[in-house]
Amino acid sequence: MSPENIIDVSELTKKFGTFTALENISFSTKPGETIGLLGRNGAGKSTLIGCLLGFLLPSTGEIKVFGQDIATLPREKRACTGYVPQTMSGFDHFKVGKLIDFISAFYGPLPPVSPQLLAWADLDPKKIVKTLSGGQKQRLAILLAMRHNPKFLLLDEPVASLDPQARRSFMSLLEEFAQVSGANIIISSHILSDIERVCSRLLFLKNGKLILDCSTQTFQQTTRWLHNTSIEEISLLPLKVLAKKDRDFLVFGWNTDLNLSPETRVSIPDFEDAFLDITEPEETQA
Ligand SMILES: Nc1ncnc2c1ncn2[C@@H]1O[C@H](COP(=O)(O)OP(=O)(O)OP(=O)(O)O)[C@@H](O)[C@H]1O
Repeated sequence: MSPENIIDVSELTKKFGTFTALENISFSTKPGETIGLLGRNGAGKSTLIGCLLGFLLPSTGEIKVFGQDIATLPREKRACTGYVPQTMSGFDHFKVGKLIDFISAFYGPLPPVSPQLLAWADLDPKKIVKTLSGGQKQRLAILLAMRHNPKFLLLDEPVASLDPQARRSFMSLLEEFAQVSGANIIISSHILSDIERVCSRLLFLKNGKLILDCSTQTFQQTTRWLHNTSIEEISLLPLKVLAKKDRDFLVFGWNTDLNLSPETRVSIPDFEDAFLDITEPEETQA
């Protein structure tokens, strides 16, 4: 563990009864990293986010946030975290402005809300929360999570009900927030183009396992389809097999110096197609 890490997850397993939702997960994050948490429905993304927030207790393993065990994190360190849930509920009867003031009060004295964030959220402070549209509620949840300039920001599918303009401007806002504040951001989303554009690092979850953890750039530069090859050839090379279809292998770790047989052809996968192939259930991969 490095003292400047934001989180350190070590051999985390989370079970619900006999069902294993997360299995033996380890990774650390640093300030300024914007991390895309990827996986199909049920892969374990929300469970992992719940564990990182301390809402869910690990069955085994350890989670440290700002260098301290999440279970005993003191109030002032918790206050450096922001969270955007998949759906916001429980504040139906508040006026928007009053709710912003109410939540802000938990953080002690704060500077005024960033004008950029307020302009993006574009919410009428006099409106009652339950009368907001789904997208407006999501903007409010984002504003509440970012209002205090958190050092660690977790977003669970934050753009699902935003219109394309709001989504695009939010992703730009997020990118700028990470660069300016140096916060560590973890964002789960099924909008892969957003993740590829904004995130510097990718975590792929499949059936509760962390199957790949790499920078977006490394993923783009070293993930390739090798066509017309065999597992015998691949196993002699320093490659990780991500998916397989007959004699075609999607591999991670490719570079131009690899000594491939002359029959082997290399092609570059599209990001979304690669995600689909990597997260395909094994039994459907030939
Ligand atoms: N409280 C719970 N009790 C039992 N099983 C649970 C519980 N919470 C989650 N699970 C199961 O754990 C698995 C992972 O769920 P999780 O919500 O983390 O997935 P996800 O990757 O966030 O999916 P999605 O993309 O659909 O939001 C699922 O099979 C889910 O049914």
